[in-house]
Amino acid sequence: MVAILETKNLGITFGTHQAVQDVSFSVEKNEFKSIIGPNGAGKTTLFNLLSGQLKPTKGEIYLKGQQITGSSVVERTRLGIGRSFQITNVFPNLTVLENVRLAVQSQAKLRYQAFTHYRSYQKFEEKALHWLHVALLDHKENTLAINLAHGEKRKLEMAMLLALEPELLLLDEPTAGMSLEDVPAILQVIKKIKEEGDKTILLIEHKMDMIMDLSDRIMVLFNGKLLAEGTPREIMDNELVQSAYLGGLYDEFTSQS
Ligand SMILES: Nc1ncnc2c1ncn2[C@@H]1O[C@H](COP(=O)(O)OP(=O)(O)OP(=O)(O)O)[C@@H](O)[C@H]1O
Repeated sequence: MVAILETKNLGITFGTHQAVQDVSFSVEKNEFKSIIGPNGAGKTTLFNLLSGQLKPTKGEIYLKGQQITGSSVVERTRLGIGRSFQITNVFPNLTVLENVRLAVQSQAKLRYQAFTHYRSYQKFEEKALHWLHVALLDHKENTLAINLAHGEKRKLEMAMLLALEPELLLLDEPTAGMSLEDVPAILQVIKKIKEEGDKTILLIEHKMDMIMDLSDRIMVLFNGKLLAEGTPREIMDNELVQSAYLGGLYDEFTSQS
C-alpha cells in the first residue's frame, strides 16, 4: 500500500494551548478514513494544517512522499489536495452550472496553465455537467445558487470541489447545518465518489452512523492527541475510546446494528 498522505509528530500551539499534539498518521491511496472526536478536539485545526491554512509549530507533512510542510494552500491544491469547509462557499448570483464551470476553469489554469478562450468553453461546460451529475445536481444546472436549498448548496460545493480534481479530499463536516432530510442526499454523493474508487478521502463528521457506514478506518482525536486508530469495529470495541468519547453514541450505534 502507498501512503498518499503522512504526518510526523504534527502539532500546533495557540498561545499556551496545544490544539494538535504530536499527531502521526498516514492515509493510503484510495482509502476512506474518518476523524472523530468531541468538540474542540482539534479536528478542523488538523485539516487547516493539512490544507496549508495554518503552519505547524512542530512536525512534518508529506504528500506522496514529498514534504509539503511549508507549502502554500495554492501549491497544495496544485499537488492534489482539495478541501471543503463547514460553511457553504458558492457564488450566489451565478447559476449552478456557472459555479462549477468556474471551478473547472480554475483547475485547468492551476494544473495546465491553459488559456481560457472560447474554444475551451464547451469542454469546460461538459466537464462541469459531469461533476454536476456526480453530485446529483444535473436537474438544477440553470438555477441560481442563491435559490438552492441548503442541502443542494452543499452538493454544489461538493461538485465544485470535485471539479478541482483532487486526489485527496478533505471533507469537513459535509452535513453541518443540514436538516435531517437533506443528509441522505449528501451521503449518497459521498458514497458515489467513494464507489468511483479513485479518490482518497479524509472525513470529519459527528454523525456516527455515517462514519461507520463509509469509513475503512477511523482516527479518534482527543484534546489534540491521536487517541486511537483502527477499523470501525476496532474503534467501537476500544475501551479507551468508549470511556473517553463515545459513551451514549456507542450505545446508540450498537443497539441499531
Ligand atoms: N486560530 C485559533 N486561535 C486560537 N485557538 C484556536 C484557533 N483555532 C482553533 N483553536 C482552538 O483549538 C482547539 C481545537 O479546535 P478545533 O476547531 O480544531 O476543534 P474541532 O475538533 O474541529 O471541534 P468541532 O467539532 O467543534 O468543529 C479549540 O480549543 C479551539 O478553540
